[in-house]
Amino acid sequence: MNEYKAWRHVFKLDPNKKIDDDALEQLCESGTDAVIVGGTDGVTLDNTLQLLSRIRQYAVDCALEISAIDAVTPGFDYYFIPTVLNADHPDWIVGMHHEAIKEFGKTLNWDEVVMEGYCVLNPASKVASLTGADTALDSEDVTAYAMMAERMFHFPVFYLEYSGIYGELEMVQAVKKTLTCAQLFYGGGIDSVAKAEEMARAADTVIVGNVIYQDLKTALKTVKAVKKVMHKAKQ
Ligand SMILES: CC(C)=CCC/C(C)=C/CC/C(C)=C/CC/C(C)=C/CC/C(C)=C/CC/C(C)=C/CC/C(C)=C/COP(=O)(O)OP(=O)(O)O
Ligand SMILES: O=P(O)(O)OC[C@@H](O)CO
Ligand SMILES: [Mg+2]
Repeated sequence: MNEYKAWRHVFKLDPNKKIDDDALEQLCESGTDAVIVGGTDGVTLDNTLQLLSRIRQYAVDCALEISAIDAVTPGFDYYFIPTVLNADHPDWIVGMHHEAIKEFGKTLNWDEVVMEGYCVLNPASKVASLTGADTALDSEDVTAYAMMAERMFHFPVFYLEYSGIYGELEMVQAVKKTLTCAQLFYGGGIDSVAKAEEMARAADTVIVGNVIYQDLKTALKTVKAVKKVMHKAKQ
């Protein structure tokens, strides 16, 4: 059940955004390793269920990245749970998680749950505004969060979240060097084959989001671009 450890390319679909059937079919059958359903605003049980039922027509792995507890529903292969390590309020680190565990803890299938240590780095992103993330971080700050996620909290995933902008390659490379076993998810501004290839050399898993809604053809090209890059899997 740990197939996510082999994911190199992932599409992230926002339940709060429209996507037509033809585009969804092309994405799900593109050869991507998985589709993650997730967004910051306007994520409801209804639009999450709608999107899940449409994706389930295809064989691709499908995970929910939880950002609203009332939009959690059975039927996903995994439940990715972000904890925003550089948030300015404990709600985004443990607070909402605590409430959710009180509600779901006894029925939760922990084998389906994957904790993500998030570091949000685009100050203009919705997630940075929502969580009050301190994005004025240098490499030392960010690599310390990576070490914290892996060594202190034993999170299986560390997520460098540039959501909406293309990140600093050197930062991603520094984080990759810091991690010894946690999987490095990179997401943010992948809107060309060149960027997809470049980040595929630096991160374990490349997450492609918004370009889906602006330039589907290019989004689809990122699959081959990422997967053709040789990658040293973790031991
Ligand atoms: C019934 C059933 C199967 C139950 C399963 C049990 C289960 C898994 C229960 C959950 C337990 C639990 C601990 C839940 C966590 C609760 C929770 C809500 C925690 C807070 C999560 C958090 C820190 C969210 C903030 C991070 C966030 C918003 C990430 C979104 C990712 C992102 C940036 C998406 C990009 O989209 P968007 O920002 O919308 O971009 P656009 O501007 O382009 O739209
Ligand atoms: O939308 P983009 O900028 O591709 O970012 C992807 C993902 O990291 C968003 O959570
Ligand atoms: Mg959104």
